[in-house]
Amino acid sequence: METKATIAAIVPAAGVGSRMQHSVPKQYISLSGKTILQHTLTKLAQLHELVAIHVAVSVDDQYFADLPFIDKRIKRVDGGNERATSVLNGLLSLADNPPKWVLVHDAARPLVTIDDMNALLSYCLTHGEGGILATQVKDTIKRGHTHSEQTIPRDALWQALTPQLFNYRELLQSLQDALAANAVITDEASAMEWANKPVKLVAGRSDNIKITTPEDLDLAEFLLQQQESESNR
Ligand SMILES: Nc1ccn([C@@H]2O[C@H](COP(=O)(O)OP(=O)(O)OP(=O)(O)O)[C@@H](O)[C@H]2O)c(=O)n1
Ligand SMILES: C[C@](O)(CO)[C@H](O)COP(=O)(O)O
Repeated sequence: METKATIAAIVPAAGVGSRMQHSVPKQYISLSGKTILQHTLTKLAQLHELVAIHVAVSVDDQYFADLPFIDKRIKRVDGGNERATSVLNGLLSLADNPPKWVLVHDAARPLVTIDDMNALLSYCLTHGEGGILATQVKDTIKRGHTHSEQTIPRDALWQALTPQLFNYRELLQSLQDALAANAVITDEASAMEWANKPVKLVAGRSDNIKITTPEDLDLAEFLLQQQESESNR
């Protein structure tokens, strides 16, 4: 009988949240009684397929240890100076017992839904191809710095979200090679694209926002409360 493919998760959570302009790194801001990181990990922990959830935090992180995690899959690993190096460190932390697939999800995206994550898992594991949650651009897109210089056709434009799900060995190799070549890597998909590997775009909810600036907090808290009341129905 074919053994089930193992899947592990990496959560980049080592950022400083400079755009949030807050006294603590944004992943530790509390919304509806839990930190953003706790909300995110609670969502991931509902994926029973995950064999490990490694959270990449800053080497001088003072907050992670204080958080009560009961899920034994959650482990702290050292992050890096950039998101990509945090993810690379996370990948390397799985090397002793490498999974077949690795799912990477931003700590700063607590609003992701289980349905969207399952849609990504279903596509990738069925087709044997890596992919990302993404949402099609809805607004008119302009190029320019102080004045609009050009309107960009948006029919083929997507906003990349997370989770992003790839074959573990392929992502590790692609990310190592891309970083060694000084490629600009802001998500796992860009490393796979650099390595000419396929990246399926799986449509996801546009309210799976990355909490980045202060005005995101009220929206995120409202949406988290909505999700909580729906799950309690
Ligand atoms: N060196 C870094 C930088 C970012 N991240 C993580 O990557 C995710 C997305 O990054 P971003 O939204 O840019 O977070 P910050 O880098 O903290 O934000 P800023 O750019 O405003 O400082 C976040 O969960 C963040 O914690 C990380 O693990 N390691
Ligand atoms: C990975 C990501 O969430 C995809 O949209 C995004 O790139 C992370 O934010 P950053 O500011 O680029 O680190």
